[in-house]
Amino acid sequence: MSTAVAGVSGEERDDLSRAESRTVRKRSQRLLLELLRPRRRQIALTLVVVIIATGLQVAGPALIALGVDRGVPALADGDWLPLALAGAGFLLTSLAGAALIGWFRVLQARIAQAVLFDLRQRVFSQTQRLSMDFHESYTSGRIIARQTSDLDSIRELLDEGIGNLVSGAFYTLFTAIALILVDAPSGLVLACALIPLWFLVRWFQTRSQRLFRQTRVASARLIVQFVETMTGIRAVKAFRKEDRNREKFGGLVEDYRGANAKVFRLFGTFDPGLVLIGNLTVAGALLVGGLRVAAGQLAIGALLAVLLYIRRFFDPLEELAMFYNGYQSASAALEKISGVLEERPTVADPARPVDLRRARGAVRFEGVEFGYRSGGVILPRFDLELPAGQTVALVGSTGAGKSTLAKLLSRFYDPTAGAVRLDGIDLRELHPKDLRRAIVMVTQEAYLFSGTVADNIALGRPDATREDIVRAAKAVGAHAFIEDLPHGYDTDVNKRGGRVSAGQRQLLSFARAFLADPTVLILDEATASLDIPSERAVQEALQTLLADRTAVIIAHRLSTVAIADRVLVMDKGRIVEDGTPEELIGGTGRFASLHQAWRDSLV
Ligand SMILES: Nc1ncnc2c1ncn2[C@@H]1O[C@H](COP(=O)(O)OP(=O)(O)OP(=O)(O)O)[C@@H](O)[C@H]1O
Repeated sequence: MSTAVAGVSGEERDDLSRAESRTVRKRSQRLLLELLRPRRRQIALTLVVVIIATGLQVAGPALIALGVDRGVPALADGDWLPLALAGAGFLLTSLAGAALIGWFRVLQARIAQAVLFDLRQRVFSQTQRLSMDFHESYTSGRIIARQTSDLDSIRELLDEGIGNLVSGAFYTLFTAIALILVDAPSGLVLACALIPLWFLVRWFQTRSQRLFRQTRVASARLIVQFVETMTGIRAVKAFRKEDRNREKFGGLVEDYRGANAKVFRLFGTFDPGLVLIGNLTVAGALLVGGLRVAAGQLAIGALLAVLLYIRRFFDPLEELAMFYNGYQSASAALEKISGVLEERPTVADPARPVDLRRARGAVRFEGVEFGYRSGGVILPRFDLELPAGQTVALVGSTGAGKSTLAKLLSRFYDPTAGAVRLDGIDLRELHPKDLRRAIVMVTQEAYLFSGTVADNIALGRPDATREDIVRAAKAVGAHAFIEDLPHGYDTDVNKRGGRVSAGQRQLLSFARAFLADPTVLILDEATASLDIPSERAVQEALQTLLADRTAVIIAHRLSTVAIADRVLVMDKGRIVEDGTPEELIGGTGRFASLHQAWRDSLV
């Protein structure tokens, strides 16, 4: 298999080689088959229904011919039965055909819904399952496009396109057969019409392929630009980027409009072209048929049926052409989705996890080396031992690798070499549940999910009772401000009045961590300067939070460093100093000067 297009790597490229395109196509076909296979019985039933329904619909003109050619002369002789039979037959086949087409639509929609449901779920759980490195390179705009516009174009195809294609294809096929059965020479007239028709459709396909691609690309750009502007709205506002963004977005909207206008112009030629060929064919059939009726070679009713069949032959063609559009965008969407589904989490769950009953919290980095996927060693090989229960402050200049070390410990990433061990067990051998229970990382963002304050605190332990939640909040000193919120613990954090300040947000995330009660706590301390009372509250909360567990704090505040048992100073991915705060302050190393600078800044 060509690895250059494995997963999402070929997604942004438009220069795929033939072999690569084939690989991508095969992959999406496999996915489609996988989705359809469990529903093959339903699909078979649906096909039977549409075949019978189409057969019944196509019988109409033949019954009219019968009525005209047999029924009318018989009626002239006083026998009304043949005409009545033909009339009743026409009525019945029309009714039954319509009813079956209705049923077909229901069956088809059911399959479409089931397939979409399945696909939606798969995309969601897959994107959630993929590791941090995937999410750090695959933007949220792209993820959203997969889950919205891509699934939408597949939905359109499944909801309407496929049904129209199947019924339309049977319809034209059966109509052509019926025409030949009624009068073979008229079939030749239709055959002649197929030549210009072929050229028209070819022309449409080549042009539309390019134009539809342009509209898809333009609409995808719109979504990505929109999502990126909205997710970065704070930066947009802070840097007054609104005007530039509006111009950029306006340009993209203009591209999209332009691409759509071209598509409409294309249809503006294609549609009348189809009608013209259809009408010319009817005229030709009328001329040829009329001559043959005059020569006594063709019955008048049969001529009527021929004209009806030829007219009807052209009816579904526009829909078939439309299907081509839907098919193009749905298959492009499916190719991208299948790429996302093909990605494997780089941080994989163990096949046979090692049982971790009650962790003590001894951490060891053993010959660990790490670099991100984008290349370059960020943390050169190192060993580090953190005894159970120790509070370690991690300090160092920006970009020194503090967060990277924390991410390795919480297993957002796996080391490129060596192992990170908890109580001697390689993190890669732990069941994700055990790992998440034992090691919790509190990030700077202190993200709050929509829901109540209580829900947000209970995140790490969903089975916690209200008492547990309140106890945790009290322990970290968050209880008082929560009580002051409009609905206390039941305040919705996204509603008016439920908005909390940065410091309060941090206290909530401390309460969350306290309740989760991990053996190892990693804390990326917020850099935002808090006011003095909040700082003191956070400091007290920290003391409670850190008691009786191993803790690694990426420390930005001097006060935090002071409560640590040990300080690690990092520089360019290396641990350059290691000791108690007192030792390091007393020394002459980097920490001592850092400490002095801090002190000076406080005065
Ligand atoms: N997802 C990533 N992909 C590639 N490189 C990364 C990624 N995240 C961080 N880096 C690089 O790794 C190095 C260490 O970054 P890290 O975030 O660990 O530093 P830090 O010490 O936590 O800095 P800060 O105090 O600014 O948060 C930096 O050079 C950074 O550019």
